Amino acid sequence: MKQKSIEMLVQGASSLGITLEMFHVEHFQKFYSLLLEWNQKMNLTAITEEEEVVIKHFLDSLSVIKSGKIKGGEKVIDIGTGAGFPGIPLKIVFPEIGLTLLEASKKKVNFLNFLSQVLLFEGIEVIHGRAEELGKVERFREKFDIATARAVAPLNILLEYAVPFVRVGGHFIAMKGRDIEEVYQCKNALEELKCEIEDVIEVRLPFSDILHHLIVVKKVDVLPSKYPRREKAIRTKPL
Ligand SMILES: C[S@@+](CC[C@H](N)C(=O)[O-])C[C@H]1O[C@@H](n2cnc3c(N)ncnc32)[C@H](O)[C@@H]1O
Repeated sequence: MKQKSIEMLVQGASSLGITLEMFHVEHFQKFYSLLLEWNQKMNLTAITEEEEVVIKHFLDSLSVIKSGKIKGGEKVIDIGTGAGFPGIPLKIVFPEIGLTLLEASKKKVNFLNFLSQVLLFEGIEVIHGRAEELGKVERFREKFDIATARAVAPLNILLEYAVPFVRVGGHFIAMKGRDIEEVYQCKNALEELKCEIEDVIEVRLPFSDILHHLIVVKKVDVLPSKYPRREKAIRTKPL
């Protein structure tokens, strides 16, 4: 990566309250070069220009820290992680989190496995599967402190995918764009899924005028076993 992009990464992270050391930067550089390399043979990301990747993938992923819920040591699941967003940037900065990357596409899972080996991560597992199925499996059900998701489904559906993974008292952090109308359309889902919106945090991406929101959802009670009910994922466009 060029010096300017590295400076943007370091300064942008600093504006989010994160101090990046040289080894963090090297991890991001390796991530970027593998992303580009694998993107030539499969569709991992439409964003490839260096500074854009820094802002829209790396810094956007790191903005999850604004939720105040990730401090290190938590068990985190990133649902529909794609090429590893927001999970991998968070793992680079907080190596002590236990990270599960859940992804429905086998090709992307292959990339994530390779990436994890190259970056020599410990405490990471890559799972190939669908959230609506794995949320019912004992090994995953209500076992995580935090679930994250970016650009996977509308919030009412996403709640049904994510909340089964979260322990009572834990949080689901949904990364959403400028428009958060969907927050007002998920009252029933919140009630049925035994959770409540604890916070809605506006994030302005560094070096841009892009506004995003973190929807911080707290799980307040054990979920009835019928959830998740859906059997098919509904995809949305990337942010
Ligand atoms: C638009 S991409 C976003 C990827 C990544 N989170 C990001 O922001 O760059 C959505 C990803 O979610 C995955 N996905 C969609 N529905 C899913 C489900 N029900 N369970 C697991 N993965 C799912 C897709 O395969 C795809 O890789």
